[in-house]
Amino acid sequence: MGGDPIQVPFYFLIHLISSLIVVLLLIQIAKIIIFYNRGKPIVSTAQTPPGSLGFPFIGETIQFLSANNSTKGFYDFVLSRRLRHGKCFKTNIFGDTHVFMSGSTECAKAVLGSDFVNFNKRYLRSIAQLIGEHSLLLSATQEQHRFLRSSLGTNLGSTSFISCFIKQFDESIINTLADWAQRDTDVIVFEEALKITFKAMCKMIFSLDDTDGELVEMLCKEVGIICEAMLAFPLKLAGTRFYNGLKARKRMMHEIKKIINERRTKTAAKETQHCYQDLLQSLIGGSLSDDANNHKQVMHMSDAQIQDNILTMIIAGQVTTASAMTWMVKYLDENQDLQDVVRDQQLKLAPPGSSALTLENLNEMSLASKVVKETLRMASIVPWLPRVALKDTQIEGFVIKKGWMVNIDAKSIHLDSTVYNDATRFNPARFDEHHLLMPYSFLAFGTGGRTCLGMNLAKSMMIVFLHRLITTYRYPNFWVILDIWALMTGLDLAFKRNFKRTIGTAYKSSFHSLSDM
Ligand code: HEM
Repeated sequence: MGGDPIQVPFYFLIHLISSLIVVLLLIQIAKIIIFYNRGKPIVSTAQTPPGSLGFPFIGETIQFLSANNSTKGFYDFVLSRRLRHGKCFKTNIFGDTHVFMSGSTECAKAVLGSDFVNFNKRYLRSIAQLIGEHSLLLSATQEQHRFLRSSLGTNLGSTSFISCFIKQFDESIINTLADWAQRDTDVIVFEEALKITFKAMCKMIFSLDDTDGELVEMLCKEVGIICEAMLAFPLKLAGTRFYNGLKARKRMMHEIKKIINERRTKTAAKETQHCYQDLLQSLIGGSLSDDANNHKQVMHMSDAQIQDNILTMIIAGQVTTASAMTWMVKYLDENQDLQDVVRDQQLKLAPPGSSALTLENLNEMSLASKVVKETLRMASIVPWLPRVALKDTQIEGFVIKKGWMVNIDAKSIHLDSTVYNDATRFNPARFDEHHLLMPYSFLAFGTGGRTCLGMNLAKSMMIVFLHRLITTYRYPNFWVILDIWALMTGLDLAFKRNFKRTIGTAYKSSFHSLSDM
């Protein structure tokens, strides 16, 4: 009986250890549950979105880049996954988890209506390096964003600035279109539109004009290289597209700095003959903003901020507007009856030979304005709007983790037949009753505090271009003349091929603009 005195402590010890393990396990499980649900309401049915995160580290980056380099353009990456996984899916690109949300104005509201609270704009790291850390697009805080936006937007929102811009742009378009008729080579609409919009941006920002042709051409080339690099693989190796883009950015920054310095010198010398009414002048002069104590005072952007934001404006405005113009040419080419109706109206409102177009003229051009809006809906130049989740949250029953990128698929909303009747038909009349449109259903320029800063400039450029194009030329006759010329010179239907290629380029380039920065 007295032979097994150690039995009780041994069993006691085993019991104690196993109990401890169970308690520790329970604590760990509780911690995981608490951590997982921190900051969001507990909905037991919530799940992470379906989809594949691809290979470790690279995710589905290769598939994304190859869609971008294919003729279909990179929206095809989204489309094919939407068909496979449904309206909300996740993927991994360039090391970040991305969630795409398609076809839902409710999702758009939940994400875009909550900028700086639950979400913030976020671009791919490589794009951020190319546009610069001071860019408005990358503002980390609402305060920073408000300051940059009000500095950049003071001029763009003023009627006198827009009126002056319209007049200059109109003169430039008249000259360009006259030049088209003299050409003995094909007109490639997208290439022309890129030149037109770049010239307009240079005039609006720095007052550069035809007398500065070489400089404008050089800047245009650098911006082209930077845009090319935006969706390239971010490898900083000599010779790669990304590396070339960074080099181009450096040269571009140098040139902008030179222009700023020259302007400061002229302004300091009070050279009265140089009375600039451009964006640069207003940035140098500073803008009235609220300080930390909510007192109005003139605040100045630093030179680094001015440089990065000038580059931002050019990148955000050039390719987008040029793509939209090209799509508009295509849609009107495919809708000849409508083209005739628009032409008749435009001829009545401002016949050829009448004085330069004004803001008042443009405000009367209601059909042209609807053509512009319908073009933007159908083409969805910026197909999705990227944001980053600032905290764990849930949208439409899906868990979104802090740090994930959430992309609102604007294109899918624009082409959703439950949002727009007969959504794939080009029908400007659908905007006759635009007040009947659902909220968050028209996202061509984004919405809320992040709405496109150049929206009015872009719309003005498109209306002026449309007006001058269709009151100067009748196409397809215009195109047919070129076709006949091409036939006569034995080049077969070279123009038609070029025209198709142009639209293809526009389609792809539209994705290079802001969409996935
Ligand atoms: C048809 C032409 C254009 C289209 C379709 C377009 C589209 C857009 C869209 C969708 C956004 C919002 C992106 C988001 O919320 O994630 C945006 C923002 C912006 N756009 Fe445009 N844009 C056009 C022309 C322009 C022009 C001409 C300029 C400059 C003169 C410009 C400057 C900007 C800037 C600076 C922002 C950032 C605003 C902010 O973050 O506060 N855009 N644009």
